[in-house]
Amino acid sequence: MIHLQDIAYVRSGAADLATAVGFAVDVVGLELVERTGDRAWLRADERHHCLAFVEGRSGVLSTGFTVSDENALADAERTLEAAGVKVVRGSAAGARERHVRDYLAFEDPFGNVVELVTDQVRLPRPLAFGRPAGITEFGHLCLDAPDVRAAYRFWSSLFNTRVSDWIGDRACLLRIDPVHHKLAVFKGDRPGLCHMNFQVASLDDVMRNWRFLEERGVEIEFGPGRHPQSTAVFLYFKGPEGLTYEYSYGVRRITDEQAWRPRYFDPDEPDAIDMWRGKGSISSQPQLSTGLVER
Ligand SMILES: CC(C)C(=O)/C=C/C(C(=O)O)=C(/O)C(=O)O
Ligand SMILES: [Fe+2]
Repeated sequence: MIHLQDIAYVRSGAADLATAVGFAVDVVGLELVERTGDRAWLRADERHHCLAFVEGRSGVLSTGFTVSDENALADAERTLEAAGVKVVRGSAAGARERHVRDYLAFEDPFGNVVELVTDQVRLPRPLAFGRPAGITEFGHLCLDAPDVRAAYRFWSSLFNTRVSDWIGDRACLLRIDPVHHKLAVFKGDRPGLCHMNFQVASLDDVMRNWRFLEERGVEIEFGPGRHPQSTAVFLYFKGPEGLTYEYSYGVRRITDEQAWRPRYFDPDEPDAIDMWRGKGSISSQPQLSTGLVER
């Protein structure tokens, strides 16, 4: 069993790096940690970065999760290979670029590129946010899969993820710690990143951010609303490069592991996705082919 400790990052291709970085800083409110000619790293909390842009084609390159140490990484490699999953060990240069000590990469059964990393660098200095959006942390990431049940079988048989709730066969919300979900899988035609989430400090932050985005003509995809699963108040909006961001406040924590029973919500019920009965749709950022596995 591979023990995921936490989410680490999203790596995204950027056809227009300057615009992608400008939006992430000036609109989303992230801190620009480092910028080179063709790359940029942004953070929301102590992690060195939670979002990296690499100049090139638009699309998600990979998502990263932390494991505890090199033994856990070696165990993960063995476990994945025994399950027939091709694993590629990261290079020293790749690790430096990711600001981790070591890593490996693999594809989930649908072609989402996932990286497992050890020792993601922490930056203890105070955050210098691009604007006061109220961000407290990188909250969760959501992958697309054409078969959410099969994705659940993959994540729950090889990894320590536990399902917190189902939204029919449309979404599976998975936890790796007391937070209701750090990984979600949504039904989509092809692999990709549905969205990345940032927790904010208050309900007021969600609503202030909503006004801020509206005034600037940013495309709001869904919200403000309230998810009955995590009870979080949410706001999804579209950024450059096809990347959907979510702010949310008030995510449920599951503190009694033994007592929690995953619930099943019917997505066709009017308040199964938004308790305030709003309507919206979240468009995904497609996975870029990395050549990790021939398909
Ligand atoms: C929009 C989807 C279908 C949804 O309802 C997601 C639920 C939650 C939540 O309960 O907080 C998310 O934020 C999520 O999975 O992204
Ligand atoms: Fe979300």
